[in-house]
Amino acid sequence: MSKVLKGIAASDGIATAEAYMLVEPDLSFDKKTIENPDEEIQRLHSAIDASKKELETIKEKAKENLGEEEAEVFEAHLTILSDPEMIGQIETKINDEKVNAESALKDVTDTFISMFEAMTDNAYMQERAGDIRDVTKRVLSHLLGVTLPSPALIDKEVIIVAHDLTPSDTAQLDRRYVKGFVTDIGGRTSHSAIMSRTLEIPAVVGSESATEDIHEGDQVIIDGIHGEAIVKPSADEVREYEQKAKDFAVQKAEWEQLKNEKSVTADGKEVILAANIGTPQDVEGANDNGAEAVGLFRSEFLYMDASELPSEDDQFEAYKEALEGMNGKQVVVRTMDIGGDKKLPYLPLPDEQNPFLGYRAIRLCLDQQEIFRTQLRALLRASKYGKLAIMFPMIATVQEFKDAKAIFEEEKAALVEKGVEVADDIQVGMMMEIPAAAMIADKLAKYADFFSIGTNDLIQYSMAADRGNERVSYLYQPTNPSILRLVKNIIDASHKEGKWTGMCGEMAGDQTAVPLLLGLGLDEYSMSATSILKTRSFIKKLSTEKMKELADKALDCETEAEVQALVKEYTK
Ligand SMILES: C=C(OP(=O)(O)O)C(=O)O
Ligand SMILES: [Mg+2]
Repeated sequence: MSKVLKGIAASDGIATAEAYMLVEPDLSFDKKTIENPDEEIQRLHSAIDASKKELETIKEKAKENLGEEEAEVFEAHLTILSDPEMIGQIETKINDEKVNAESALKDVTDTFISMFEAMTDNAYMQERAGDIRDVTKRVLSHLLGVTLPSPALIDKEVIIVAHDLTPSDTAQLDRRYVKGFVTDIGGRTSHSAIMSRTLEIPAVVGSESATEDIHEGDQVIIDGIHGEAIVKPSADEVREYEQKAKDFAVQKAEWEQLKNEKSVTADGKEVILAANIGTPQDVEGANDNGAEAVGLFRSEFLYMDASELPSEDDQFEAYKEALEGMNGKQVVVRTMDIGGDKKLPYLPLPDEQNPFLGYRAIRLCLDQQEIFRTQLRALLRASKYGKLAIMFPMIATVQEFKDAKAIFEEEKAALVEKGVEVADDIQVGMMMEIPAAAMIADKLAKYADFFSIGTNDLIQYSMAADRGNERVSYLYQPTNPSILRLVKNIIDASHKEGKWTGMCGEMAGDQTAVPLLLGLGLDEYSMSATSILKTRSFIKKLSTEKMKELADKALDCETEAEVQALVKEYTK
């Protein structure tokens, strides 16, 4: 009998393959007194040798599939396993204290980890602490006779099953083999879900029990359109989903026809459909999917993909590549939005109880200005290669915007003074993702050239409901009248000042929200590239006048359900 797991549809498409469990096995053990230390040391060395062999293979595979840089981390792990100092200490502990290898290994490595982690001003050492933790797990797995998952070794088509996927896990997945994924936790706007759309991998997140209900090697169908994972499907189900996959391919081919067309409503109103990207390589997907602009370049991915703060030159190259790749179409680069769930191993941040409400994004940039200034210089230098716009994330107050803009102007003036060519039409705008800012949009519109509404955060902060927590996902209501009112306030305020408003949160590509956004007068819709053509096809059928009527009524509704019913009625 098959089992159907329901979750959140995170990335369109249907895929069938065997399950690959990206789940950490149980590595717990008991501390034991042993009789024969030599035997125990022998066990330790066998486990270390097996770990080394495994790491060699993983390193080679990672090099082949993911590139030199991704493989470096495994080299670092091998170096740790050859460290005579650490191994010597483990042996001494076994000999002196007559404890089992597991316990000696863990005690010694824990000491090293605490020592390195205490060096809070040394990012390199902090990163080594993470490496030692990983290596310890590997050796322990061999001592305990269990298998650790190694995603870099995947060399056949699989569906990844995980409790959660961090952005860096997702970045390590090889698209040739990873056909889909399903996770226990996460929401449509968690970063793993966003990455799955960029990579065009069908995905279901927040299924709650995938790691319990699915076992290694089970056949799994991922229906990323409806948010379902079918475990051990029957022959009939396999056939049914093969047909659905075919239908989806036909539908996609139809949308493809619109690739080079403008985005125009049935009554002739033009809007911009743009793509969200994370790296310059994503520009190809944006163009392939008919993007008219890049509405959000999440520049922090450049930082997350590196092992140290990316230099001004490295960033310059990345921005230049994106600008050139878009051939004169606008590219809105958001200055780095580190913090919250986006961490950098080499930039230690304080431990906070509420990182999403903490030291992040523009707050960090205004505090650690050298990081911010470096990025701004790189952007300014790249500006002559295309049509650049810049926006600041997480602006809450007028003062923050003024401060950030002043730093931008200082860096611009300094470069011009030095004779560096800089475009003089760079628009400087801001993300609208904090309710406080949305409420004073009229004030901010006097300073910002444009707004881009970050609904992923705006909704979580307005509803006080974590965007990645499936337990409160019922509160995550993009089309709740409260959110629509904030959106209206922002759009109206910008238009009063002759400015424009875009939206780069996932709501911009949500088919139940688009009719409302059209009615509210949103100018630019920035979404995962794979949603663009579908949205263009949809917009062609809608009339702005009618959508205005819809929006007016929706603003006066009591509940999201009422709004949704109205949308259905108006888009029939
Ligand atoms: C686009 C947004 O930014 P991110 O998802 O990167 O937080 C948002 O908050 O809506
Ligand atoms: Mg955000």
